[in-house]
Amino acid sequence: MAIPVPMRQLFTYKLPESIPQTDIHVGQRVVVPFSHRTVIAIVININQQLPDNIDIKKIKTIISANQEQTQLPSSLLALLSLCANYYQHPIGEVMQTALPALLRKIDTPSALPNMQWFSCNEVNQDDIISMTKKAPKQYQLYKLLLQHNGLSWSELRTLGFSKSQLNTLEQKKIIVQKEVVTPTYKWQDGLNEKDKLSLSTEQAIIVSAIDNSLDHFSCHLIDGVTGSGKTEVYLQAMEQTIASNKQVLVLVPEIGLTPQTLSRFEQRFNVPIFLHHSGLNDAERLITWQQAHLGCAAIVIGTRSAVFTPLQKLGLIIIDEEHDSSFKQQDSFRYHARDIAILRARQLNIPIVLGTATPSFETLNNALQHKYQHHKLTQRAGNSIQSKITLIDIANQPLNFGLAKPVLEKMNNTLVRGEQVLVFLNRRGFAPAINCQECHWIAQCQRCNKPYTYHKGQGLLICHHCAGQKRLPSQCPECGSIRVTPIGQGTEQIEQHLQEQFKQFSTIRIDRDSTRRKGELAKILKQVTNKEHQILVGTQMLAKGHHFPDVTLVVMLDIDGALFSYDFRAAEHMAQLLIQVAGRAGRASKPGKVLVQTQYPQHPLLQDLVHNGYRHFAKQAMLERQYAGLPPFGYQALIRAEANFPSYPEKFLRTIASLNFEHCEVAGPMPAAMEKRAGKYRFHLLLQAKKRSFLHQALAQLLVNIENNEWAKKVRWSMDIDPLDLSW
Ligand SMILES: Nc1ncnc2c1ncn2[C@@H]1O[C@H](COP(=O)(O)OP(=O)(O)OP(=O)(O)O)[C@@H](O)[C@H]1O
Ligand SMILES: [Zn+2]
Repeated sequence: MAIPVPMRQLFTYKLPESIPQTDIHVGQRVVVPFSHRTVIAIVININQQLPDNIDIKKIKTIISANQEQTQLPSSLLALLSLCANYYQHPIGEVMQTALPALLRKIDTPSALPNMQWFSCNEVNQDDIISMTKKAPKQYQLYKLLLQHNGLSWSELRTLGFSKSQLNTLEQKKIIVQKEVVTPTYKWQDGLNEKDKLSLSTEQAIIVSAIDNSLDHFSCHLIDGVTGSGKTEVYLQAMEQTIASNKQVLVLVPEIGLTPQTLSRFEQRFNVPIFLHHSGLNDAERLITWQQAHLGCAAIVIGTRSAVFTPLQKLGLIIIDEEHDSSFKQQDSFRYHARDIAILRARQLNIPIVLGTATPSFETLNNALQHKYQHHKLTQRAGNSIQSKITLIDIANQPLNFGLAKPVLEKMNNTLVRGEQVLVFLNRRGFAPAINCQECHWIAQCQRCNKPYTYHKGQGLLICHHCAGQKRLPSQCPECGSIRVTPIGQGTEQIEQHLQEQFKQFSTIRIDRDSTRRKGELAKILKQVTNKEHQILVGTQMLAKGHHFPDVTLVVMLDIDGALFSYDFRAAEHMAQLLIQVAGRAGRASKPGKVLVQTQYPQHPLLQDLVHNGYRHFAKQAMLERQYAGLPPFGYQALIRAEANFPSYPEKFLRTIASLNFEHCEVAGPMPAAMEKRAGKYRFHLLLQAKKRSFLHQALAQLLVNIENNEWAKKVRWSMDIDPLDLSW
């Protein structure tokens, strides 16, 4: 039995007489007593005989067994066991990750929650004409529903429609709501040939390579510049799989599922599409899980944890923006969804497609070694061309609220031409710190020893590390002065200044703060596409695969921090971000420009990226990694430990560091870059080996030691295999 507790073992239970043995299956959810609680466990093995080392008197009895169709299929169980092994994570917790929240609860709903579906009624011509004239948005919604056998509320919300639009159409009897489960019909009939684009030669070669590999495992990297039409390749590559009634799993970055992307899938495939992302509630996610499990969902589009969705007849996996770090879970079970997806494809003997303009070095290295099929898209699709990047030296010129004069001029010219401008700054809030101008006191979070970020809209100081909050003080608590002022700039401040500077245009901010409400991001993105706003200010949320045809100028502010980071991956991540953000400019027929403000225009990284492009930069940077034996040419595991006293984690890690690992280098213990967070002192120990097997041997040795390590009980420790972010 796998039980959701942090212990790396399985547990044995016996069946009560009330449950016949035929009612219990591998993969089933059962309720069992554990310690003083009752928990949901998953059956991993069924043994007729008790193992020798277990005393029958000590075995507890299963309380009840769930009979609804939520059994984990054996292939998924096998995958999860592999993951537990690879990430050295407690099996019970790994299994939990694969269950939707509602199935982790003891009292699961006896019946599945109902999904609201909407479809069209017969409508008379007058109603349609009046809609096209008076309510274009309602007409859009009507047209969309007309194309489909039924769309769910979660899909419509993700597409940026509102409940009130639906209600209005329902009242007018133009659409109806039903509660049917997924329609069953041949998916082949749902392929829409009409809207297919005719592919470029480069695109066509990739689609046929994928088509030719549908019956076996193969990993395809689509290494295509921004705007080269990767999505069109995914869509056409999916056709055969769907036509043969097999399922497709599409993984996208955290907020990468834009209304535009979804509507392209909707338009092309009139088949059941189910979603899994943070904008959905627990019931909606359970429905997706269930429909995928039953084989009723033709396409599942989801973020990281969707990689664990049970899919009865999975035929193809697609990972969009494969380099995106949101595929890596950064706490508890620290898995990488891309790596697990590859494992899953291999296990099921099906192809997997990774697409990006800026491949991660791990992926690029595999492609260069011919482990993956490396496909390139070197040109932008249609008649669009790559935008030119220009570095703006700001070391010796005055800035107007953070923007150089030539930048403001270019912005103005662009806006006057009726085009849109995107301003990127990767720092939300109004200002990253506030200080006293007289005594130089800085408002710091005591629990993290880091400055508070000032959020003007809320009138609060918020710690971005522990989420701690405080009112903005009216006076300096040290000297009583009232000259307490913000230092530095965040998106909120830039937004305010741009609103003042360009009064005749509308500015909108897109960051985690402005899009907190469900459906808000979809709404804003739709407004941008409809040109209701001309200036977009935002964080990296704006980098992820968006396609705004009228954005012709991209301005990037304050990117210099990453040029001097001690994290060896900082350059890679910075290059990816820069190219992705730059890639939002000039994606349609109008040419685009990218202006990057920097204090260090001569910096070799910037020079290389601007003049030679990402691929050249990556090859150079990978040579350096190879020379130093760093990933992807070496394998790492990071052991983190934290406690209320700094000596505890350090002593704990010291005992680990003193173990004699063979073929494995050990660095540390060292204080984490964020040495204190939420009141806890944090230390790191880094293990590195030339071969993965050496690293895993060392980890096994380490786990045995930890079992009897006194210090282990005094700290919170965790293990991160293939860590992506060493600063955390
Ligand atoms: N063969 C084609 N002919 C004409 N237009 C195309 C073709 N393929 C794609 N396009 C158009 O090019 C635009 C960009 O395509 P898409 O968004 O798929 O690019 P991408 O490679 O995913 O970009 P990014 O990496 O920046 O997300 C879209 O508007 C798409 O409709
Ligand atoms: Zn804090």
